Amino acid sequence: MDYPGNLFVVAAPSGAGKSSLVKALMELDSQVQPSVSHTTRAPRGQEKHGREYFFVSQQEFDSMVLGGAFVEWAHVHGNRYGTSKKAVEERIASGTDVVLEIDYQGALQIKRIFTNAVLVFILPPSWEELRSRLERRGEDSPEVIEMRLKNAAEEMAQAREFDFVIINELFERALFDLKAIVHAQRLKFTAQRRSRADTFKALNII
Ligand SMILES: Nc1nc2c(ncn2[C@@H]2O[C@H](COP(=O)(O)OP(=O)(O)O)[C@@H](O)[C@H]2O)c(=O)[nH]1
Ligand SMILES: Nc1ncnc2c1ncn2[C@@H]1O[C@H](COP(=O)(O)OP(=O)(O)O)[C@@H](O)[C@H]1O
Repeated sequence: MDYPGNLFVVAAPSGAGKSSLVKALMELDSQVQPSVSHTTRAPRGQEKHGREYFFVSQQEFDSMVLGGAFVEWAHVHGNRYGTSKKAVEERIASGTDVVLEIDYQGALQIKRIFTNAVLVFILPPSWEELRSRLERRGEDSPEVIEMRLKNAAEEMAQAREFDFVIINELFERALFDLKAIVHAQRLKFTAQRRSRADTFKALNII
């Protein structure tokens, strides 16, 4: 189905920089809104319920799954994460662009449902840099960091399934690339047709 709003999906191994890039994109672009996922993971230091995630219990997550509240959900690094239908459908149907920051399993589920979704995979420049970003972030225990690095190989092997790949070496360069993808999608004939419909009509092309 073709919605007036665009759907962008950004995935990456833990520590590659997807949250930082999406946050920076959002600060520059008021037309795109993030979707806040539900997770059974515990909050990190500065994280707030309803801002980074809705932090829910296993039982709450189970009842959302049973109630069909998720458009996609997956097990990632020992926890469950899901995107609620509410967070996506109403907004893209009303013409807002939405960005999902989810793992590759969720991204591939989304592409099957929203065939026009644009899938972007963020890669780190090297394994050494990925490890050092996770360590510098200082939010996860050494065991959690090891598990995330171990999972990163399998996650990165999925990059070829995505529409675009950005290597996040220099932050500003990677942000420029992400902005370019968003901009190009908006210029597609089908996407955001509403905002340009008057011109198309005046030119007699729709
Ligand atoms: N499938 C799915 N994955 C999600 C969702 N929300 C977050 N994730 C992914 O779960 C993984 C772990 O996220 P998080 O614990 O915040 O750690 P981070 O990757 O280091 O930021 C990341 O790959 C996220 O993109 C969601 O709603 N669905
Ligand atoms: N291009 C970059 N160069 C150096 N450090 C970066 C870059 N991009 C992100 N970082 C840092 O790396 C760490 C992990 O980034 P984050 O956005 O939390 O990753 P993710 O959301 O993919 O787990 C953070 O401390 C962030 O400030």
